[in-house]
Amino acid sequence: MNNKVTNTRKGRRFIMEEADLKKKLAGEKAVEYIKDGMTLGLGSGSTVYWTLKKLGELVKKGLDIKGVPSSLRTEGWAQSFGVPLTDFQKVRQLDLAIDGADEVDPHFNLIKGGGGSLVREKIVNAASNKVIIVVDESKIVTRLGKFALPIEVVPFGWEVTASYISELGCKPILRKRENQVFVSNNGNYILDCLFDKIEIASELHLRIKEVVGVVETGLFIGMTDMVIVGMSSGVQTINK
Ligand SMILES: O=C(CO)[C@H](O)[C@H](O)COP(=O)(O)O
Repeated sequence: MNNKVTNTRKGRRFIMEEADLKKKLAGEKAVEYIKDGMTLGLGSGSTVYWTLKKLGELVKKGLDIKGVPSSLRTEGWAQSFGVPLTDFQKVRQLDLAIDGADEVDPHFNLIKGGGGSLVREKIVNAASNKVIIVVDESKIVTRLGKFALPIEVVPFGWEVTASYISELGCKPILRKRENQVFVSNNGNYILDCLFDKIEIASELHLRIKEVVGVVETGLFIGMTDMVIVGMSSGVQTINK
């Protein structure tokens, strides 16, 4: 794979880095699993961006699908690419969700929430018959936990919530962007928690969920059916 290629976005030429190329490979590959008539879960992040873009091209050629977006950003991208949207007032069950991840372990357990959309992503993925995760190869790990685990908490008393979470073996950092506290699409805060070690992800998830003030954790356990990995050498599809 070339290290850098030029591409156009919004009419401007820009250099695409190798990491972006890998994301593009994985994101675009996922549309091969979309069939006419499907209701989709539309995940979040820069890898899913490529899925949405490709999906928009197929919709223009006549593919009949609808998608439930998992973030306001995804909603905006989908609209700009002409991907028809729906919501959980109209549908309860989704055929297929395509989403990104921050880490993927050998058991297909994930850390998600780097973009702060973990709650909506988890609701969307849980409502889907099948979940495909699209990542570049840097996201594949032997053990979860190098990436600080995002935990969404209600703003009221977040300091107390953080101190309970710290007792589980981490130092929670309140997420900020440009010196402002980051607020999720649900109006909540995110604590980024680097654990000394994540031994059993499912147990840690349950222990964190017991803490009052916690809305959801970025641990996605047993939800993924397929992982599509963009690599220097091409794209690899791994089935569970
Ligand atoms: O969980 C997410 C957002 O909450 C994203 O899916 C995750 O952060 C991966 O993003 P990217 O594809 O940009 O690396």
